Amino acid sequence: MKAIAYLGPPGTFSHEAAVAWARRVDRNWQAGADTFLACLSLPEVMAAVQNHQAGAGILPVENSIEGAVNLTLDLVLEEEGLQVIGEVVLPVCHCLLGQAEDMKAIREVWSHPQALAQCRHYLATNLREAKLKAVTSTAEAAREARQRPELAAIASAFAARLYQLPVLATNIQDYQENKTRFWVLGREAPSLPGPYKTSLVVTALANRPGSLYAILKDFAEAGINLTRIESRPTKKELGEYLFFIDCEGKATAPPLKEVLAGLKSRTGLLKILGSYSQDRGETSCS
Ligand SMILES: O=C(O)C(=O)C[C@]1(C(=O)O)C=C[C@@H](O)C=C1
Repeated sequence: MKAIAYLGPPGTFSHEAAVAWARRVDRNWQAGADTFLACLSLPEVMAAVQNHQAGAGILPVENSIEGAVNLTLDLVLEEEGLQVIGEVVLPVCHCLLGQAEDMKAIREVWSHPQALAQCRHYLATNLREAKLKAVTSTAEAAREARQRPELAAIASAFAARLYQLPVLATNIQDYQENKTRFWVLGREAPSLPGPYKTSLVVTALANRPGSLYAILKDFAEAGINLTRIESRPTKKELGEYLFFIDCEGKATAPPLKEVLAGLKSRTGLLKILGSYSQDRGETSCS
């Protein structure tokens, strides 16, 4: 298997998603020295796949508490050669990791901005005095907490084991069933069992009444279930939007195939990001 690129260092939730993806593609998968490629940022994850350093890249796309990961949407929109070839839905069970003797000794809490946001209520209630610092990933925060006892990290139990850090509290996310959905970017989707999903981006032809409705109506009339719709600004003009749509079905198979063919004349932009096997995300934090 070619390397899977993810937001590093080792021990991030993205790393866990990469492991889950490797297992899904190959049931007998065993980790090798070069199975994974830890990257410093999401653009670097994309670049690693673009320049063939990695065969697939893991990008967080949405979280059940915080919603869309805009950077991923923007990166995937601009991408020409790669497709969304899979998805991984991961339970995100946050822990407070650190070497402090008690909570009062914690001066700073470091984590990825998404993780800090997912634990906002816990932090306001239990660590009101601590300074919060956003860093590039949860595992980066854990690595730092290993060096500095006055600092705690919000990261996973996996990171606690990897960096040999005491777990001061578990499941500190504000909503227990916290999940993040990741897209897997690559060149060709592996043959995995259905049901399938398709991700696409559309713009309406004109900013007038009913133009978005005209697009959505085709899906409804063909009995196609939309699993998500998200708007992003076009960045060209205030009030102009792109719509990221996820729906059930494969772009190359009816009824979605016909709907997409019909949409060509009714949309400004129509970009198919990929069709891939659905992950039902059945595991949870509890
Ligand atoms: O920092 C990590 O552990 C990541 O993998 C990044 C990330 C994210 O970007 O949303 C992934 C899952 C969680 O939602 C928190 C952080």
